Amino acid sequence: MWVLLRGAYPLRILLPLRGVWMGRRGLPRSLVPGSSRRRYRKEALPALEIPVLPLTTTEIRQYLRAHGIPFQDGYSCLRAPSPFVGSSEPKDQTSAATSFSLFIDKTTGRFLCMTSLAEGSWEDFQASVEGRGDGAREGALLTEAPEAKDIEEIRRIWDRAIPLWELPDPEEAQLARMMFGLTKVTDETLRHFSVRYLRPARSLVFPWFSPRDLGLRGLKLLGAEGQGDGVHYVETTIPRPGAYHNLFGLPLISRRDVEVVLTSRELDSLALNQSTGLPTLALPRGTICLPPALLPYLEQFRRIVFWLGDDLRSWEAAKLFARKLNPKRCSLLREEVLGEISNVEQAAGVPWSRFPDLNRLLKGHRKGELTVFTGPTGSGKTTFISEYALDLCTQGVNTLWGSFEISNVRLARVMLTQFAMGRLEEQLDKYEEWADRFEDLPLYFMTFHGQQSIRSVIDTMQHAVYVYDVCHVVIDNLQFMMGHEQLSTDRIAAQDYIVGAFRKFATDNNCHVTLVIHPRKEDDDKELQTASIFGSAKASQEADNVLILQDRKLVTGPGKRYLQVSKNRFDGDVGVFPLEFNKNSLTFSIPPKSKARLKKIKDDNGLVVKKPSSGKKGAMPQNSET
Ligand SMILES: Nc1ncnc2c1ncn2[C@@H]1O[C@H](COP(=O)(O)OP(=O)(O)OP(=O)(O)O)[C@@H](O)[C@H]1O
Repeated sequence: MWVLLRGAYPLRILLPLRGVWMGRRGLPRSLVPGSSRRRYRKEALPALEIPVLPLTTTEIRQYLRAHGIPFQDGYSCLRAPSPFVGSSEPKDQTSAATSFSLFIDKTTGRFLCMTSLAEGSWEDFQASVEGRGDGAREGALLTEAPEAKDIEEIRRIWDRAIPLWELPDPEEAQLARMMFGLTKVTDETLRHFSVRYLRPARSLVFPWFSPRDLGLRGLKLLGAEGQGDGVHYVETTIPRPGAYHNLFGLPLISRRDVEVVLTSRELDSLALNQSTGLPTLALPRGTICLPPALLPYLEQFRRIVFWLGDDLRSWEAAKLFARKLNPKRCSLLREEVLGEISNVEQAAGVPWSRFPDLNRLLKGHRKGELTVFTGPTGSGKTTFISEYALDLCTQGVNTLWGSFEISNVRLARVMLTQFAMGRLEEQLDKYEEWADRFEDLPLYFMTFHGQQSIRSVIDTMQHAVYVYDVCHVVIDNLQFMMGHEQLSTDRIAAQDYIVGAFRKFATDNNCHVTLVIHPRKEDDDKELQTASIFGSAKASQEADNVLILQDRKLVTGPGKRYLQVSKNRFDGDVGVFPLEFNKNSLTFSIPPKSKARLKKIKDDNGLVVKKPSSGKKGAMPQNSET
């Protein structure tokens, strides 16, 4: 189900975008080659426009008390008797566990009835308590059932999959076990977790059973491909990743279990359960996210042990998840994780795949930092920052966009073109495939457009961090939060306040914020510098990184831009490199085969200018910013 609160919404909601695109070209969807009509929950769209005020746990408690609803305080949720249990539902009045079956998320107020699986927003709950909910509304509250075509597909795959030990050829079985690292996992464990193997796809199949009636709700297929000495795993889920909320292993958890090991992979869950005997659950999308919809299922545990991996990203994910689960009951199984964090390469952050020069200077994209990005009007700031953020997003950096200047539909169209590296209008046969892949990106958009208050933007960001584990927010651009102050002193004070708020947000939430700020008016023939950023020096002081899109076309002719890193708090490397704009794909990234043309300018007390490392084509003399 799409969760649409406080102005942030997932990409799938932009699906009418497809309609817009095709509509503009006058092509009805049914004419698009290879397209099968999809069902969209368009009715969800109007709800986006309703701003929902941020909620506190105190307010939820007060409301419940005021309406005489008893409740128990849990780790992430409040528990109350469910008004959504119909007469046909099994009720066990003697047990608080079943009679208090409504779980209300303490942060968002969103609820889940564990008996009927009804779920909805805090407003839906209030409407129901106050008798404002009609029958149809309550029907809509029920967890969305899988789409018919998904049900068919799930059934078809599950029926064709067989237990590993039933493979007719022992060699094939042995190879499969080796590929998936299952040589020590017993048939008994595989049976216990109902794991099967799909021969034609050479994939393991992990089932998702409904906690309500143990009906099959979905599947995850795990394929393995040999890659050099290692193995590369490919995951496919039905339904799509955004709706795949399976805590693998849940049916095996007993009500009396008070401890659980949370793993990022199903395979780890099998091995750990077999070797330790402890209850284990695997997260549906590994370290990418912990959807709050799963929190109620974890309330019963007094101790939650993370086994997510021993790299920095897993450690950071564990920290983020522990915030939601209540850190008091969370622990890490492996202490050596801490040792790994000193590993310089990892601490450097997520590298861009399309901008090797940016990696050489910034060493990657790190959580909790503030990046300020500027460039002349119309120079392509939005287009560049779109690709820069998309690059990270394709690598699992959950991203929230605040695009106040251009509409989300327009922005998404630019992004889809950049993602596919070409205009899809010209290759309609590929359109469906790219659009499908694009929809699965962990990409979210604020619904705001035009002037916004900083408070509502920060609230939305906070919410997105909690609900979608967002770790990169792009704000394009800051001028849209500065109100209508006429006096320049007021504008500067307003900007300083806003920059301070974003800085604090980035630090407090360990979330990277990229802030686009216009430059002040300067002579056209002058290059921009850090000091050219609009407002006081506060923006560049607070920023960890300052990036400038230089659009001087003096040296290499039309279309050429340069990206200058003029501040780099992480290790001080600053410099400049050319960007090549490709009008067809709307990308700035350097084609993979061309040489690096980075010009590093090291700020070593005196402004020591290093020689460009290779292929100087297009390199420009630069002054280092101090
Ligand atoms: N290097 C380039 N060469 C030619 N056209 C470009 C280049 N970069 C971007 N464009 C095009 O210029 C237009 C404006 O780009 P964009 O909106 O990204 O600029 P911007 O700097 O964000 O603008 P603003 O200052 O108004 O916010 C777009 O149509 C984009 O496709």
